[in-house]
Amino acid sequence: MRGRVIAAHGRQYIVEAEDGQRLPCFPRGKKSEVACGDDVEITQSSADQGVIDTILPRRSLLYRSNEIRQKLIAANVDQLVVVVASEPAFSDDLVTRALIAAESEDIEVLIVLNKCDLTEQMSTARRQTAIFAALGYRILELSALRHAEDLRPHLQGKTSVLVGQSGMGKSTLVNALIPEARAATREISQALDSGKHTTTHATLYHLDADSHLIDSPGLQEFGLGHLDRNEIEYAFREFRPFLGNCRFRDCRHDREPDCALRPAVDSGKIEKSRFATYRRLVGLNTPI
Ligand SMILES: Nc1nc2c(ncn2[C@@H]2O[C@H](COP(=O)(O)OP(=O)(O)OP(=O)(O)O)[C@@H](O)[C@H]2O)c(=O)[nH]1
Ligand SMILES: [Zn+2]
Repeated sequence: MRGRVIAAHGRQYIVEAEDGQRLPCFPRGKKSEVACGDDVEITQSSADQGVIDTILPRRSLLYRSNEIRQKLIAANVDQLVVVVASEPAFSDDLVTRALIAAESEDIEVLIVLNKCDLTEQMSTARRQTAIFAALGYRILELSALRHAEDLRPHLQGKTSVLVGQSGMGKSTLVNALIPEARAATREISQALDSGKHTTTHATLYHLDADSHLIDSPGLQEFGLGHLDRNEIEYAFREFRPFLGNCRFRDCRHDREPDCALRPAVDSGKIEKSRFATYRRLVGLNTPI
């Protein structure tokens, strides 16, 4: 049978078959490399359980990693929606990391600045999002409490994955756009027998026949250990015009002579906070 993974929690998955039937499934073998959003072939092993035999080719895979292991966030997504808010303060570093992960998989990006009803806190948040807007990333300001619907047209015809730090309003947004989300999450938790807090797994919701939204667990860290230095450099879109112009081909843009990137940082063409994230990502731990 063919189906799509609509919920992932550890090594347990729920697969929705083409006829709409949903079945809890385990992957064959020990290593679990299945992600929410994957198209899979399954074999039904009992009335209420199946085995995932094959993962069909993916058009994209979003993941994060540290030195020890990698966590698959979602597969076959077209768009990454990063939710930030006017309050509590959000981390530019985390946003940049999520954008780097998306760039490296050619996934479109939309940044949602939520809680725009908290007008007093908006100016600081806007200063932060302006950096990303200047790089060409789309920013959508909204209030999940008052007009979450503003997001819907941006999700049309795509599979999107929502990520965000805790407290940014991701759940509020999902619950407003998908009224049955709470019930679905409960049902999935029961089926997966997780008994844990309901947002620890990634879940795919259908908005319409060709628009889908994957809600992923809160992001407190976003390691990119799976990317090498060249991939990381390239994923910083504003670095691209300068790459290849340093004296040394393997320039790390640290203290090498005739580096093409450093003057761009010094003159403000490259934002310092972005360059700082780049340095952390490639393991340069000294101050700029
Ligand atoms: N003023 C205002 N508050 C909001 C808005 N959206 C969400 N909140 C509040 O922000 C708090 C956090 O919202 P959640 O939706 O639980 O945040 P979350 O990002 O899902 O956080 P986790 O569940 O920790 O991952 C709640 O108290 C919400 O009511 C908004 O548009 N305006
Ligand atoms: Zn350089």
